[in-house]
Amino acid sequence: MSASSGTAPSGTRAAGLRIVGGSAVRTLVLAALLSAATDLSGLGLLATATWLISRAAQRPPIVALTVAIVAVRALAIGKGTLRYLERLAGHDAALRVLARLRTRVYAKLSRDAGRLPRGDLLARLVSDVDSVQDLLLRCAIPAAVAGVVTVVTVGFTAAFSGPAALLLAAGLLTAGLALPALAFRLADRAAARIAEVRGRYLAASVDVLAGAADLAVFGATGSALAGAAGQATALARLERRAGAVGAATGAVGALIPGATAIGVFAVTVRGGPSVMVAVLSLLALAAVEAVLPLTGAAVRYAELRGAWRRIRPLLAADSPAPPDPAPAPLPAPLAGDGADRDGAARDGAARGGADRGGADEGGADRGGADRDGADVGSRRVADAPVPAIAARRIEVRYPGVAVPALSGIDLDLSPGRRVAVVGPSGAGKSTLLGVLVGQLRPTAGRLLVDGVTLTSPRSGVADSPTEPDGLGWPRSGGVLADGYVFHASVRENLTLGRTGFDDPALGRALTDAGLPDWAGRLDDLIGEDGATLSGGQRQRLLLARALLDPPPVLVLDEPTEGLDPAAADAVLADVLRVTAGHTVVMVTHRLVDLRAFDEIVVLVDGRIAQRGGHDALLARPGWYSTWTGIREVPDSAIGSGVGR
Ligand SMILES: Nc1ncnc2c1ncn2[C@@H]1O[C@H](COP(=O)(O)OP(=O)(O)OP(=O)(O)O)[C@@H](O)[C@H]1O
Repeated sequence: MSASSGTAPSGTRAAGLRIVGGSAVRTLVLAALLSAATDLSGLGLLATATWLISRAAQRPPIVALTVAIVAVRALAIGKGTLRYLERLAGHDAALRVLARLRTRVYAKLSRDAGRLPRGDLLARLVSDVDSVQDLLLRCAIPAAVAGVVTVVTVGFTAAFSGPAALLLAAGLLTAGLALPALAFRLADRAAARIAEVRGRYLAASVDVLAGAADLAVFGATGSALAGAAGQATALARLERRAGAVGAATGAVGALIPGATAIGVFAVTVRGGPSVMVAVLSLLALAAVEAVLPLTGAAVRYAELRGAWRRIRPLLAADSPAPPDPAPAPLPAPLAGDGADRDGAARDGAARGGADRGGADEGGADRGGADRDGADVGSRRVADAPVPAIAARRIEVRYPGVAVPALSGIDLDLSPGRRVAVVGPSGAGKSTLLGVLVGQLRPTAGRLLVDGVTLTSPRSGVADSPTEPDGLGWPRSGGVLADGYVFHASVRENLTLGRTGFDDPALGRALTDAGLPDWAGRLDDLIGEDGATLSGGQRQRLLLARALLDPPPVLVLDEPTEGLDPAAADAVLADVLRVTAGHTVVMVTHRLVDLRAFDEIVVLVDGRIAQRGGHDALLARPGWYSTWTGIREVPDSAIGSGVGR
């Protein structure tokens, strides 16, 4: 097939042969020979049977037909047997290649996994590698067979009639070369688009699934789903168009065998009726039909080229990392901490500094931005009245767990109140936040908003089974434990589809979260689930997302986790300043200086063990006074129940 042979660079071919391996190459060649022998048996059978019938009509002595009769039988049996052997050899070779290829691709991808979105990894490992099987069985073998069929049938026909051979050659070239080339051209552009859109669709789908909780909390589920659905629709449209191209070229191809056979009949019948007129005409029909699958193969090859291109860099042992499928280049790990910042600034400069210049102009501006941020924060509070929240006897039981994760929880969150929730690991802190943002439905108790029982974030809290319902209560939100970072730009990670934020607003949120350097890098791409970020940068980004438009009730689940103590204190101070006027509920393991909070709730084993202000709790013996001042509560504190 012209398309396939003409496009693979020699380096690729060499790499391809290396990965295929010697024994698989031999089996592949055997499969191609068997396939050619099968097709030639079929053609021989047709020619011999045609000759036999035509000759028998002339009533010759039976002995004149004996050889043909035996040949028909042998060819009929041989064709079936050869086809069976060809299938065995072809699939054996393809599966051997797949096994080697998948191992190699897996090894390479595991090294680069952090740089690629999971959907894309999946596409490379599964469908891209699978498509190499098609490349061998549906493209390479039919192309080789078509070459053999062309040479043998044209040579045979030429022995009886030169014009008929020319006509047959024309038919074979049209069906086996011109039409596949046309089909390839038509399909190629669509295939490139399909590969691109499919990659985006898979990445979007994985993001929607993995980031479901964060999307729900920020009310962005609808827009994220709509984005993924849009990609699915675009993909379906492109695939339909590609299917139509395949069908149209296939339909045109179906006319060529008949036209060739009629042409051969017309030129051979001039010399008078003879047995060979029928033989050559039917042979032409069958020979052209034998090369027709090349049109489908060309379309398939166009589809597979994208997959092949993506796998190609993984074939050579010393190949560089696979190219990034995303439109923008992956950034080097983004800066935000200490020494890394210089590198990041240089990186930003290399990318064109207009934006960055503005962001880098100095601390004075940033100070202004901070003040603006605080103003914006207070303005928002004035615009959106902060509700009073009350939790009454809240109980949460996880399905299949006998002991409740929370029980008898009473909490009053009057507007603007700041509550810190502390306690040993597994005490139920995240569960409580889940209830407050409407991620979890309590199994008992009531949640009241401005005195009205919030029957459910959606429809009913009390007495309904505890399960994540995926819908955030629209007036609360924040940083969840294990918040998800999307394989998207910094900007998209901040807005999550929310509109109406200009670059200065995004920059302010980043600055408030301790990432002032990122203000000029809003369009830099972040690896899936923050793969390119340090733990601290990831946490600050999640914080910036929450601070961009803080909801009236802001919940923060260990927002400074992963930051060094000094940075954690600075960020926490910024958070409290920016969210002045908002109700804040924060889970923290850092029991240092929680004086800024109106109330500290100590949870132990799902119950409130202690509550009160920092100084009051410190004065009393109990869990808080035992562990406060220790920057991270150690695991030994789990379930210690001190102070219960
Ligand atoms: N989806 C779940 N299914 C079953 N049990 C769960 C589930 N999530 C949490 N739990 C259990 O509920 C209890 C409270 O968990 P939770 O995550 O709220 O604790 P935590 O105080 O936030 O812990 P940590 O400080 O380690 O984050 C734990 O015993 C935990 O094992």
